[in-house]
Amino acid sequence: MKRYEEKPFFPMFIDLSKKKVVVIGGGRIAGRRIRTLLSFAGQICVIAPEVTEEIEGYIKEGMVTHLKTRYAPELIRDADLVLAATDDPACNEQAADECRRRGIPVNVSHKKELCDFYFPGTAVCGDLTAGVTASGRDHGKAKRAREEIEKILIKLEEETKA
Ligand SMILES: C[C@@]1(CC(=O)O)c2cc3[nH]c(cc4nc(cc5[nH]c(cc(n2)[C@H]1CCC(=O)O)[C@@](C)(CC(=O)O)[C@@H]5CCC(=O)O)C(CC(=O)O)=C4CCC(=O)O)c(CCC(=O)O)c3CC(=O)O
Ligand SMILES: NC(=O)C1=CN([C@@H]2O[C@H](COP(=O)(O)OP(=O)(O)OC[C@H]3O[C@@H](n4cnc5c(N)ncnc54)[C@H](O)[C@@H]3O)[C@@H](O)[C@H]2O)C=CC1
Repeated sequence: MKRYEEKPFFPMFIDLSKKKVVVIGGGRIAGRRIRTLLSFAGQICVIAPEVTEEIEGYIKEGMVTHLKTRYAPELIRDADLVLAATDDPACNEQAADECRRRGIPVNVSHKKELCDFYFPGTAVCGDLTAGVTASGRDHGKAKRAREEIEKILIKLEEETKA
C-alpha cells in the first residue's frame, strides 16, 4: 500500500462506544493502550497467554474480556479495530495481514509502516477530547504535547464552570 508520508494522518474522532476492540498481546504496551481505550471503547478483548497485573485487574473488574491463548486468525473475526501489540513481530505482522484481508483497521505497535492508524496521546476533559500524534516520528514529543494540551483543556473547563 502506498504511504503518503508527506501528508499527516487526519485526526478523525470515531465512535467506539459500540465497537469491539481486540488487543493482541497483554504486555506493557497493550496495558497502556487499554488504559486509554477504557474511556472510549464499548468492548475490549485481549488475546494473550500471559497478561500484566494491570490488565489482570481490568479483567477481574469485568472491564476487559480475555482469551488466554496465542493469536489465531479466527479470533479476530468479529473485531472492529485491532491493536497488534505482542513482542513477536511475526505474530503482529500475520495479524496485520489478516486484518487487511478482512478490512479491519489495524495498529501494529512494533512497526509504524504497517499501521492503518497511529495510537494518539489523548486528553479528555468534559466535552473536550484531544488526540495528538507526532506523525510517527517522535513519541516523546507527542507525549509532551499531550501533557500541555491537557493543562489547556483543564483550564478551559474551569473557566467555563466559573
Ligand atoms: C508510531 C506509533 C505507532 C503506534 O500507534 O503504535 C508509535 C511507535 C513506537 N513507539 C515506540 C516507543 C515508545 N512510545 C511511547 C509512548 C507513546 N507512543 C505513542 C504512539 C505511537 N508510538 C505511534 C505514533 C507516535 C508519534 O506520534 O510520533 C503514544 C502517543 C500513545 C500510546 O502509546 O499510548 C505514547 C505517548 C502517550 C502519552 O503519554 O500521551 C514510549 C514511552 C514514552 O515516550 O514515554 C516509548 C518508549 C518505550 C516505552 O517505554 O514504552 C516504539 C519503539 C521504538 C522506540 O523506542 O522509539 C515505536 C515503534 C516505531 O517507532 O516504529
Ligand atoms: N508503539 C509503541 O508505543 C511501542 C511499541 N513497542 C513494541 O511493542 C511490542 C510489545 O512490547 P511490550 O508490551 O513492552 O512487550 P511485553 O513483553 O511486555 O509483552 C508482550 C506480550 O505479548 C504476548 N504474546 C507474545 N506472543 C503472543 C502471541 N503469539 N499471541 C498473543 N500474545 C502473545 C505475551 O504473552 C505478552 O503479554 C514490542 O514489539 C515493541 O517493539 C515498544 C515500546 C513502545
